[in-house]
Amino acid sequence: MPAPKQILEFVDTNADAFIKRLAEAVAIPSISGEIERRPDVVKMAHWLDAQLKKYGVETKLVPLGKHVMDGTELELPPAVLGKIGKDPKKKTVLIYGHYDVQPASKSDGWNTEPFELHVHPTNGQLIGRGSTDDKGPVLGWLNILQAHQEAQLELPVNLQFCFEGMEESGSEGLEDLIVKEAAPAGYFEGVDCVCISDNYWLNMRTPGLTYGLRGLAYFKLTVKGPARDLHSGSFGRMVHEPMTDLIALMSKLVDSQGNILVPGVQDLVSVCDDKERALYDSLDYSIQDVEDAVGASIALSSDKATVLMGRMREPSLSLHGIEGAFYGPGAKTVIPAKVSGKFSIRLVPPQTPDTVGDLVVKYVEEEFKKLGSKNTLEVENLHGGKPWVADHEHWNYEAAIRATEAVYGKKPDLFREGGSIPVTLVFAESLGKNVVLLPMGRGDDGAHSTNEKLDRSNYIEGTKLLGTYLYEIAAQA
Ligand SMILES: C[C@H](N)C(=O)N[C@@H](Cc1c[nH]cn1)C(=O)O
Ligand SMILES: [Zn+2]
Ligand SMILES: [Zn+2]
Repeated sequence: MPAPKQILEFVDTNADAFIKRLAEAVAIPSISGEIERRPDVVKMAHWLDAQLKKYGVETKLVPLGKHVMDGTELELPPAVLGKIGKDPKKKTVLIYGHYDVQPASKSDGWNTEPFELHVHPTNGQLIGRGSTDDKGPVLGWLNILQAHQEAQLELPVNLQFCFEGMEESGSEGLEDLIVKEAAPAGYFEGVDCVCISDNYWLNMRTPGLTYGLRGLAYFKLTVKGPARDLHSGSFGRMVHEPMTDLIALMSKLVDSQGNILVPGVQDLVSVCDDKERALYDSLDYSIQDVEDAVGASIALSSDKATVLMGRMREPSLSLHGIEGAFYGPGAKTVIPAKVSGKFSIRLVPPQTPDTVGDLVVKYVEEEFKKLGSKNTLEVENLHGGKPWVADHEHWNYEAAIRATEAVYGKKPDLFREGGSIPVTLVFAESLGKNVVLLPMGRGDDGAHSTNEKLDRSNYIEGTKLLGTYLYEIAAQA
């Protein structure tokens, strides 16, 4: 059952107003990973709460307690929960999304201000932090609520919402809330299935549906030695240098071909057989797609299936940065006193943050001993989440497939995502219900990167997709 014509027409005629709303949301720099931006994350929670209320959703802001970030104790941003519709004859769909974003500043290389939505004059791209991850998709749900309210149409299903403000920083505090509210008589009682729109198509032309996510284990290695930064002329070759030790350690984690060098990590993963390989071969993807998305000819292999497996069914280790190191312009001759290297490992079943964490800590400590340095090393496991794989033959997926066909006129690619949404598995396990990931944006959107964008057509057709999905759920026997 496709969405009614009035709803689809409302979406088309109100496209500019929906873009204006996205501009409002992007203008709130709700960066969960920066201490000084925490008030903006909370402001974003209130903005979202007010929008939901406007469209008839009963909401509540749930405090999630406190946490410590970079040595500072902070109040966690609240979860925004909501409900609309209580008809026992209708299915109940739980929608999850996040209202926090990754850090961004113009000096990182953005062409425009990251927190001012820029509508590209010729190609219609909506450029700004959070446009695709995840404010655009979250607003897609608001657009559908508004369309029903203004067309005076009842929603085809009962809806529940769970929006969080810490997804980009490990979803702290949310797991406990979900487990509590998924229990009998909890807030999520009656949920039949879950839908998350927080990832991207595989390429730039074929819509997709996602049935798997990688997990994550995030680490920080801190090496310290001298009591203060030193003059390299006065002390070079007289003392053990923290940066030298840290670079030595970080160079032992992964090689230039992407192989993880931490013993035991790869051994946990099953070997791919021919049948599974054929799945990756069948996806609408090419080496050109990955190279277009990253803007350079740097794919690790010329074999499409190998490259896709690297993202979907293999773990990967990425080095993210070094805190405390000299990085500014000029040629400062300093020996930094304390440096912290940050890296993470994307996990696949049956790996967990704990099993991989133990292997990493043991290996890094052993390698540090081998350096014979008198500096000290601290290894921290910052946050993590388990990988998730769903049954994609479930009626929830059938509804999402039919909705995609109705809106885009073609079958979606079914694939596993390389990114992580730590609470997906928590929803699946604690509710015992199927979860579908229904992406709005494209493979070249640049989530987490500079010039993040959402194409206008993906925002508008994606809004129709979310609405149509609800009607397809309602049409399930
Ligand atoms: C796929 C989703 N939109 C996303 O970007 N998830 C993040 C989650 C995360 C965990 N630590 C920091 N961010 C990701 O995959 O990096
Ligand atoms: Zn993200
Ligand atoms: Zn996201």
